[in-house]
Amino acid sequence: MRNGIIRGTMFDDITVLLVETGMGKVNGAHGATKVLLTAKDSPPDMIINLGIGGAYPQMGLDKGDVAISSKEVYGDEGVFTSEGDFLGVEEIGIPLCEKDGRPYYNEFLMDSKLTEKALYIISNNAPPGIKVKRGVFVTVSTCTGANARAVELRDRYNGLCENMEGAAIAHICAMYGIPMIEVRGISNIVRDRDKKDCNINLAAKNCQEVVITLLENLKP
Ligand SMILES: O=C(O)c1cccc(C(=O)CC[C@H]2O[C@@H](n3cnc4c(=O)[nH]cnc43)[C@H](O)[C@@H]2O)c1
Repeated sequence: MRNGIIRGTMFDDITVLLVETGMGKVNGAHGATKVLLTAKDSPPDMIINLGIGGAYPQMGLDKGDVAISSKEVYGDEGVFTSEGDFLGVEEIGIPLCEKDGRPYYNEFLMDSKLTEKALYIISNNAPPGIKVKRGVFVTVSTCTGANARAVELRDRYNGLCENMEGAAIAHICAMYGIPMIEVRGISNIVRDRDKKDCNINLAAKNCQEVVITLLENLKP
């Protein structure tokens, strides 16, 4: 390991830079930036963000299932008013970043062709019994530990699951024009907090397994 990055070759001919980012948006963005700095002479074909996440209730995912992002949303970047309304940064009128004249606010779309391919590969190779769904990922600073807030975020964004890094990594990818895929194993259902009701090992294991299959099958 050099500079917190493992460089390796998989399936004979794919060069992989593996970064363990740590938790949260700053660590996520720092991890993506480290990849870009390490690979500065030859930008990566893509960044794959993998990890665990909490599935919003009644979205069809259980612990151990796998979610693929169609879009990343910063779920709590904005203003909370005295009337109890949340206003995203577009309503404030200040983009989070701009690329080629295009402003980005709370949302970062994934490359649809790449995620379509990822969905196809992962769905067709996932271990038996594991459901695979694509949908909107919500990035939060505070893990949601209350039913009412889970339903609020799910309904505001049509969210499939939440995490704490994805939008920040998508933000860096958008700024540098790097395609991104995000895959997460579901460790918990987002609801009233119950620490015992979380299976991090299963979620991480399943996510790792499907991402290895993805790498193997993404080869040109
Ligand atoms: O203490 C708790 O109740 C609790 C509940 C869920 C997750 C945590 C974590 O500290 C894990 C944060 C870590 O994992 C991702 N993650 C997993 N589940 C969720 C979630 O429900 N909401 C947000 N993030 C989640 C996240 O990306 C972090 O890397 C603690």
